[in-house]
Amino acid sequence: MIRIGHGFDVHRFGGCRPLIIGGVLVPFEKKVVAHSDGDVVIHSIIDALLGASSNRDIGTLFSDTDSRYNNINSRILLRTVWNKISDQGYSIGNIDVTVILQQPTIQKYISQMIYYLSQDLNCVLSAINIKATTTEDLGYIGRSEGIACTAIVLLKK
Ligand SMILES: Nc1ccn([C@@H]2O[C@H](COP(=O)(O)O)[C@@H](O)[C@H]2O)c(=O)n1
Ligand SMILES: C[C@@]1(CO)OP(=O)(O)OP(=O)(O)OC[C@H]1O
Repeated sequence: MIRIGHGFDVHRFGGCRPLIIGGVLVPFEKKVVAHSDGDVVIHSIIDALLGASSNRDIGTLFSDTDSRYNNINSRILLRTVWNKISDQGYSIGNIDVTVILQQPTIQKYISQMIYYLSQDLNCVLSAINIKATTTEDLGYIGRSEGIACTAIVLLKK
């Protein structure tokens, strides 16, 4: 059996969290508003995994009013979710991620992100693809008011 899932996440700039994308600290003058560390790549992947396995969503599992998750490293949330889903008999087919961000350019950090995610999801590097796009200066991303991300996951059982 194969199952597909989709995830989408947005975080505003203007808060106090450093910019962390796919577990990697990306130097940038703007900070992120979030309860956790605000990692849109990991939050999108978590929602895609939960969607593919019919396990609701990230906010249901990890409430943004729960102090246990204040400034938490999202890789911990990802590993928790993956434990649950792999216990249900699933393995990763592939994951495709698009980071939507006007600036900074993140190409040089992507290999490290893929490495971290493959470790957390116990899958081969080639099962994960991460890419980035701007919105050509249009809209809230173009004005650099925040960062967005989409993820699609294929699970196998
Ligand atoms: N934050 C970003 C945005 C884009 N890139 C890379 O630039 C390429 C061109 O982006 P366009 O939005 O102009 O199509 C894109 O394919 C990425 O390789 C990036 O690294 N970081
Ligand atoms: C991760 C959680 C929990 O700390 O908080 P945030 O960092 O605000 O992230 P978001 O993607 O808005 O929603 C999920 C939350 O419940």
